[in-house]
Amino acid sequence: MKIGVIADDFTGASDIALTLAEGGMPVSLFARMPDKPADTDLGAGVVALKSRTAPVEEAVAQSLATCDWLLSQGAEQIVLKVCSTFDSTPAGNIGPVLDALADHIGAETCVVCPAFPENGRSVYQGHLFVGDRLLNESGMENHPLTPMTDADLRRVLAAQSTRQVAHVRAQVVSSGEEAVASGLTQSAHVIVDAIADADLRTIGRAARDIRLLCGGSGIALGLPENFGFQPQRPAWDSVGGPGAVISGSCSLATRGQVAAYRKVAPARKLEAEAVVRGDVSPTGLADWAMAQSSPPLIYSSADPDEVRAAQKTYGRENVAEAIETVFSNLAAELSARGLRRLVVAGGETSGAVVTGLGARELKIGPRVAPGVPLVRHGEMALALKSGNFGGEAFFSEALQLMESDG
Ligand SMILES: Nc1ncnc2c1ncn2[C@@H]1O[C@H](COP(=O)(O)OP(=O)(O)O)[C@@H](O)[C@H]1O
Ligand SMILES: O=C(O)[C@@H](O)C(=O)COP(=O)(O)O
Repeated sequence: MKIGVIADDFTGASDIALTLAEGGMPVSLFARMPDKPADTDLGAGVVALKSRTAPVEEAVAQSLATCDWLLSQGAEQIVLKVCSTFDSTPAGNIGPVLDALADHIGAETCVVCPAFPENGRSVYQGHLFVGDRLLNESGMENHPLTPMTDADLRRVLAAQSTRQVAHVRAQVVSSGEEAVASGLTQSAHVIVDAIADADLRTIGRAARDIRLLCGGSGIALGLPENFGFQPQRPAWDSVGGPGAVISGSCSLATRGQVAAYRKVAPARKLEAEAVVRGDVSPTGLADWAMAQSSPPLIYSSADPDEVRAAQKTYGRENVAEAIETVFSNLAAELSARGLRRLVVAGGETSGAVVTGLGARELKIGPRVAPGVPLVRHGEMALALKSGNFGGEAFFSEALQLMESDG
């Protein structure tokens, strides 16, 4: 293995695994820390953690253990995959995890760039933009767990880190890889501007000898080439058979996808109240789903008022846990009944579903949308979608692509 990735959530892991696979690297996505050696022909190994909002000490411990395993498999470069909106709080977890990784592997310089231009995330003058809005005016300032109220990444990271934070400007990046490389000689976490994929490729080339990087999936765009890999479309063998869609994301994009899919397929909505009370049976839901003549949708996605009301009555954690448990058990029931195609919306929801399926190692297929690949778990095809990603017809597109030959 040449590149080892520690991803702080599940959909984020599949996002960067897609970038590396499209860069021509054989990639495996590990749903948990493997307890055995990886295939020797692997170019990159991506380990999905659930550390984005975990207590700091837990996030650091999990990340260091993962780093050790990746190094033991031969990884020459370690990437900490975080959200392209830099989701974190003043307590962490990006800064503390990055500091600990840098100390652990003796990395003086760490490149930090969450830009993902294809999905509208760019870094300019050290500030993170979502489309034409600064991060703190993009809606992320209202995120329930990691509200992002400052777009200046230098300040955000400095508040979380004990290391020096430096900056390489867009003007330097556009001068080319040698100019960038000369900015990467300081002992610091270095925020690097990037507004286009070409910038990320320049940064990737400049970071050839840097052992620790941190970013969204865009940070990996230029890395496979350093190891002699050439871009290619990931292979896919068609998967037909029964399908379903599970959606636990309440993001605006997902709610649009739910509304569009409801018009063309059978759908059942799970009310948070019924789930918390234990009135929803995964077995009954699985029986209903398998009896449909086209892939049905089962969702808890709701608008912010509905979510707030349920959280107020039952507590945020209780509602989330109850819904995730139902989806996890539902996935297991569907798999036992021979489901072959499954689309999941939401990062936490995807983590719960993959746990329910007992998946350990997933192979990466072609993209359904920027940041979302098809993935293969045994005989089953999956698409694990970050809440914010994908167009309105994403669910239908994913199910169709699964049946094609890639
Ligand atoms: N109707 C609802 N009310 C309250 N919480 C919900 C509801 N539906 C889903 N949730 C919870 O909201 C969270 C959504 O997070 P996630 O799946 O990561 O989506 P996203 O990728 O959009 O952040 C999950 O923990 C899920 O269980
Ligand atoms: O980098 C990104 O934006 C995604 O890969 C990601 O991490 C999204 O997280 P969720 O929206 O919580 O799925």
